[in-house]
Amino acid sequence: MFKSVADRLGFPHSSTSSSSLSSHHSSGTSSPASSTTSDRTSSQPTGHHHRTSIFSSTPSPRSPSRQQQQHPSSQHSKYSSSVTTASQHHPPTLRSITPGVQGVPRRAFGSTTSSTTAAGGTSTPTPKPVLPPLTFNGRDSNLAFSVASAGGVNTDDLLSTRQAENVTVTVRVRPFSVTELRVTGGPTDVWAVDEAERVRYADEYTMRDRRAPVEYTYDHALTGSDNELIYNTSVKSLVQSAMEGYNGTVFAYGQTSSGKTYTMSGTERQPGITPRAVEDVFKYIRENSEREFLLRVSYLEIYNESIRDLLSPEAIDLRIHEDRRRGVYVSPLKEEIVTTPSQVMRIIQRGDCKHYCNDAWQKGWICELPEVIESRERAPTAPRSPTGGRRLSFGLKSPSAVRVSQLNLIDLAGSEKASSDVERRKEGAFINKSLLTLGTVISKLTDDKGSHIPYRDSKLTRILQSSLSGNARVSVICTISPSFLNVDESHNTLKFAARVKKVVTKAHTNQVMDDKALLEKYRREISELKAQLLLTLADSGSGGGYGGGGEGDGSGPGGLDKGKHAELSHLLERERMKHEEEMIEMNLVRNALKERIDHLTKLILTSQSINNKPTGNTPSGGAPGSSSTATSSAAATLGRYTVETTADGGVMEFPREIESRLARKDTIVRQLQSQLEVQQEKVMLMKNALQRTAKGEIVDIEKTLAKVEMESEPREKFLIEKRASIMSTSNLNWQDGARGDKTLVSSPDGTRTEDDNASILLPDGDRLAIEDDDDDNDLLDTPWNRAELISLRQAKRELEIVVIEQEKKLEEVVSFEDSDDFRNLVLEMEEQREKILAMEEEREGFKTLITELRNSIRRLELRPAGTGAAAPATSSPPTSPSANATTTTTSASRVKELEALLQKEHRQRMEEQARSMGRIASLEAEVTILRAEQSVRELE
Ligand SMILES: Nc1ncnc2c1ncn2[C@@H]1O[C@H](COP(=O)(O)OP(=O)(O)OP(=O)(O)O)[C@@H](O)[C@H]1O
Repeated sequence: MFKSVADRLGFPHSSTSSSSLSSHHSSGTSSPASSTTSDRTSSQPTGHHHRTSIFSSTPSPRSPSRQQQQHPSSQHSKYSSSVTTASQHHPPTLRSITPGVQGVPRRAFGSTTSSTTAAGGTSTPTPKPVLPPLTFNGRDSNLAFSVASAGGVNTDDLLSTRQAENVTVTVRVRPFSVTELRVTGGPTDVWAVDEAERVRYADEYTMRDRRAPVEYTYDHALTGSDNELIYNTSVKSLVQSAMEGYNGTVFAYGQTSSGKTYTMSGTERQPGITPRAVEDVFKYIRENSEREFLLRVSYLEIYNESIRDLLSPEAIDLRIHEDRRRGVYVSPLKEEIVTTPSQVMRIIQRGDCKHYCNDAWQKGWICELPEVIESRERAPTAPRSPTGGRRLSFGLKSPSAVRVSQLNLIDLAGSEKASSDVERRKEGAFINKSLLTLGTVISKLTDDKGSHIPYRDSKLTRILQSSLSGNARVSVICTISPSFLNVDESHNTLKFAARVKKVVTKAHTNQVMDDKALLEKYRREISELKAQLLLTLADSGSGGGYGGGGEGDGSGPGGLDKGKHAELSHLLERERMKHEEEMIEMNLVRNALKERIDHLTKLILTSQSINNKPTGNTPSGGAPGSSSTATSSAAATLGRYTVETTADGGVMEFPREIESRLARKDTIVRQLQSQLEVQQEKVMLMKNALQRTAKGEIVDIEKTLAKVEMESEPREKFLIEKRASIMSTSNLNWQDGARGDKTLVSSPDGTRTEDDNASILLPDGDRLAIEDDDDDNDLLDTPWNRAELISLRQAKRELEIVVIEQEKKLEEVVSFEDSDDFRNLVLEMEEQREKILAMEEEREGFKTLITELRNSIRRLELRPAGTGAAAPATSSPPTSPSANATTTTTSASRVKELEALLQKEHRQRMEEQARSMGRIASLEAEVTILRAEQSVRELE
């Protein structure tokens, strides 16, 4: 994360930018073929190529950092003047660590002989066994050339591949902080660093704490606060390679407060890697006149495994995509075309603001600043036309391929374990997930040849996939604290650094021939516009003879009578007016064409155009004729545009004003839609709950509603997805040509324009007028933006229709409650309820009757045959057994008959009752739903 770098840097005010790269850089800035050839011919098995190309005058390869620092060209860097002191130049002799002074590089134990490794151009001994370097993408470690499959054959179309090289690893031990000194009572160094780029436990510490000695060797091991030194040793050549077409990734890894941000962003007095890299990018363009460039910058953060676009307030939880051409990339991600270093710093500042607004207190983020660099060979100067003017040479030269590379500058989250509070623990889980996966991926890349590499297990590793899997030069800066308070975390960082050092990559240039390269797209558009401009010029030239001899005709020989003459003059006048109107129109068209050509041309950077910009970055100032007013208006124009990558890898350009207006509208519609969704969800929930109640279940509606409120997060996610799908596939029935009173007409250039009385057909047959309530029309005047704006408007309108429909439904519900139908329903329900009560009473009566009858039957059956004694109380005459039996049978059959009758009747009653209950339940449910909907609406 780049903490308020721009703030601290005062970037735009810098007066000079010459840094140590400048005087040595020509050897490394030729075409890819030549640069790679220089790699090859450097014949250094140690892989010194990139360093030698930049630091070619460095006398000793052993300690380039120090040499670099001593080089006169580094002395006049705009950053270094106020900071670099004599004490920062490391003497070649041994000295013990100077404790506790920030800003002073410290070196410790003895100088040892250095040996060479296969890794990344360093001259370091390798005390640990180095595994054979892995190769990726099926390539071996030889320098390879291949011809781009697309496009004409010229040297520019050759794809070059760098030699396989290890990730460059730099360990930086920062000075003691005040807190550390206070807590530990003084500066006791744990780590010693030497000129052979080794880091080990300081002798003092090993003796005192009885630690087993450890020792690691890296490409660079640095102490102190000199950010120029670390940039020059670890990153500068990678930035240059990025400009030459190779992807480059730099990331800072280490425990919280170990100095990652200090290293990446720096301070005003010690600008870090990011501002220095930005400065070098523009410097490279200035010094390379044979190529033209287009730069796009985006800024994203990963927080809790979710990717946010720091340049676009709306964009959260971005997706990662992959395709064969672009590799792995995040989309839709806002990219801004930049033409000066200060623009980039302003972008960082904007992103930082957003980042701090969101998560000022949080520590789990990872920030990435990807910069896309497109470049290609400049077309030869167009020949002069016979009249001396410059001939427009569009379409004459077959276009060369555009090289596309990406420079990623990444500030990782603290690598330590999460702390205790709940949010931090949750966050920590993600930090661990991203950083642990990074560790696993690195281990698998180096130890576990051929096994599955779990790039997809975290967002960080997925984003870094292209880089780690081979097609990039990678430089990792591992930062550690000098104090024993952090010794274990520092040791973990050192172990990580040792592992990552074994990763081998083999970057190659990536070339694009189609419109996916913005540079190509713009160049093509410029050619087309110039052709159109020529046509309009030709038209106006040939249109001059419309009535040139008109006056003469009217007063010609033979003479015309007065009436005829007046008529002719009138005709002539009309013709003249018509012609003038046409000329005005044509001028407007021409101006629009020129403005667009101008705009596109300014976006494409060349050494000349960049030197002409009085940004404070060029020592020489502007070229003759480049007025500051013109440049500031150009800057204003440039600032109006942003581009966005789409999921299919295409790029879209938006004027920023339109974009921000649409974003505002979008927010409103989104809020509306989200309210609506909440409401719909509540109603659905109420319906379900009531249906369940009607079935006899016990449902706590309040509780369920509360639950819905709690579960708003997935709903929001759903909304975002829904919105995105609507935005991407706006599928209203918009058609070319007339359709009722709503039309979208295709203009000859293929763009679509909106008819004056456009409207959308609503489902009920009404029409919703589409009028431009925000005066966007002044921004619509460029056909290039019209189509995008219209499709965004459609999406907005579609959402508005949804809102309108829902409102209507609710209104219907409310009016129904006031209607007679509703009251009748309630009355009917009451009647049914009373009926049920009556039937229940009746049923109870029948039940009692049946029970009594059953009892009397039983009594009769139990009475023993012929035993009058069974009924001593009765005074009736004794009856014969047969008579008794007959009586019993008769009454039993009577009872059975009665019983059957009752049962039948009971069944009928039950059926009737069930019907009534069902009806009541449904009526009750209906009423309650209506009431619920009403109350929900009132709540809102
Ligand atoms: N090499 C250095 N020289 C001088 N000061 C340093 C150096 N490294 C870090 N610091 C200081 O130490 C403090 C912590 O550093 P920094 O914020 O860069 O840590 P960090 O690793 O980025 O932490 P976090 O993970 O919290 O972002 C800052 O005040 C910074 O200025």
